[in-house]
Amino acid sequence: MTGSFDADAADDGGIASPARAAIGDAVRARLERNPMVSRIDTPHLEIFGRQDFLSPEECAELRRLIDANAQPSTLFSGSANADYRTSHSGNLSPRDPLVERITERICALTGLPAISGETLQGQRYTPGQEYKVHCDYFPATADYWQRMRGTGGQRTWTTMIYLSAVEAGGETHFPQCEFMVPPVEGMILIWNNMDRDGAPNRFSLHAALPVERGTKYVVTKWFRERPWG
Ligand SMILES: O=C(O)CCC(=O)C(=O)O
Ligand SMILES: [Fe+2]
Repeated sequence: MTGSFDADAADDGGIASPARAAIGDAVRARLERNPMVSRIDTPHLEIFGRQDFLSPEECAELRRLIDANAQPSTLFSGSANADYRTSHSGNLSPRDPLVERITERICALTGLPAISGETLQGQRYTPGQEYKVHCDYFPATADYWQRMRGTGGQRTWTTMIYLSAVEAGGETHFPQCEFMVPPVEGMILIWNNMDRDGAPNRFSLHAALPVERGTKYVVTKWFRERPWG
């Protein structure tokens, strides 16, 4: 650190932040109190799972909504990317009663406020489709960071629900942590993209491995450190 105070650096998405650390503490404590939730045993990432978060009927209804809304996926940077994220995705209307109910349940499970959650996004992967390694947090060096800073700041927790089992492939792979999660219908996966100090955690790097057989459906909801929008 140099002597001069830099307001930009102080509010930088790329460094430790007591506010983001406090969000991590609160969610971790809540999930650890819940007997239905298990923590995946890995030293450098806070990641939890809960089976049967959605019923088979709810998963089927969400798959139907995704099929009705699916467009080729884009990347956050806005680039049309031919091979990086090859799935189809679509935002699900927050006014849909099922989407509303699921959002409430995600917020009740994690304790995260609904106003900080981005729109629930559905994704569908058919054989060969994937989402290559990426981090869900925003790089503070990206040109779009200043815009994100003004619309809720950094992405803290990711919540993702598998809506189908996949016959082969389609695991969510965390290469820095050397483990992967196979899709299980109805299971929610919850991880902290920040470390204990509220700085981006590079161990949260992950990929959706290519589906080999079957169709994979997921919904993802990313939470910001402040109200989104
Ligand atoms: O589909 C997956 O397994 C991962 C999806 C993902 O990484 C994302 O939507 O940010
Ligand atoms: Fe992701």
